[in-house]
Amino acid sequence: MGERQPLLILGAGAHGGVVRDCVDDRHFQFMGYLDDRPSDRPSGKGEPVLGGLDDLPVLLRDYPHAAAVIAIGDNMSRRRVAERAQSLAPGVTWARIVHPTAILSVHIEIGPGTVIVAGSIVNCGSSLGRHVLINTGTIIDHDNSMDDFASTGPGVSTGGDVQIGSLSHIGIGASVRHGIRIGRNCVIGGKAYVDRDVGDNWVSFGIPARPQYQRVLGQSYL
Ligand SMILES: CC(=O)SCCNC(=O)CCNC(=O)[C@H](O)C(C)(C)COP(=O)(O)OP(=O)(O)OC[C@H]1O[C@@H](n2cnc3c(N)ncnc32)[C@H](O)[C@@H]1OP(=O)(O)O
Repeated sequence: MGERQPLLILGAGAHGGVVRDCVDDRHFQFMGYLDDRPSDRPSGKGEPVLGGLDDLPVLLRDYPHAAAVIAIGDNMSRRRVAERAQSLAPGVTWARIVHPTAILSVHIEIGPGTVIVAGSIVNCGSSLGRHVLINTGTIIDHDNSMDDFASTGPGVSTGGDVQIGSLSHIGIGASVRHGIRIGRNCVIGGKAYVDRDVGDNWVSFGIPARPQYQRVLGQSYL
């Protein structure tokens, strides 16, 4: 076994515990969480919260080979933390975290900071941007692209050649027909079936999914 890379998880809430479960301890040496809010911590894990985000530069100075990953489900919040971390520690290395049960084609691209949770499948020719979140049991079929900070809820499935814009969330259990384009900053509601393209900033749901209202950047959806 090669040397394990020290790893910090930014975000110690419930999703922090999920991301911790995805970490393959053969490749990473989990150091602990960073979180600015002491109450927002995973229960019963017995693993340390080392401090807040402001402590990142000192930790990276002491452990120069360490990588970090952000465990925040909300897309815009994840982007804000990424930007803050980047300004505090410009050289930060973002880890790609893939649960050992995920099935990934070798012909895909995964951006830094992206997390793929247990039981997910990503098929050939697909490309996941930076800090994308693929939640439990998602199927991303062939030749998809998901831009930076996009996410899926559990149990999402997409057909081939689907494009999902940055910061967009595909809600729990939704399906997206092959060939569909979903714009930036969209939310597809739980259980929707998307059979038409969706423009930027739309919340869309139903079977078939139809645009319901426009959302502003950062509007909550979880
Ligand atoms: C591990 C994890 O937990 S990851 C997170 C998983 N969770 C998700 O993915 C959830 C994503 N969010 C959703 O699906 C939300 O329902 C949204 C964002 C689409 C809509 O949220 P809101 O705008 O707050 O809608 P709100 O809950 O007020 O509902 C408004 C109406 O739309 C209906 N509605 C909301 N979502 C849906 C949906 N997905 N399908 C059908 N109808 C819906 C509601 O029933 C309600 O109808 P009513 O007025 O007749 O009572």
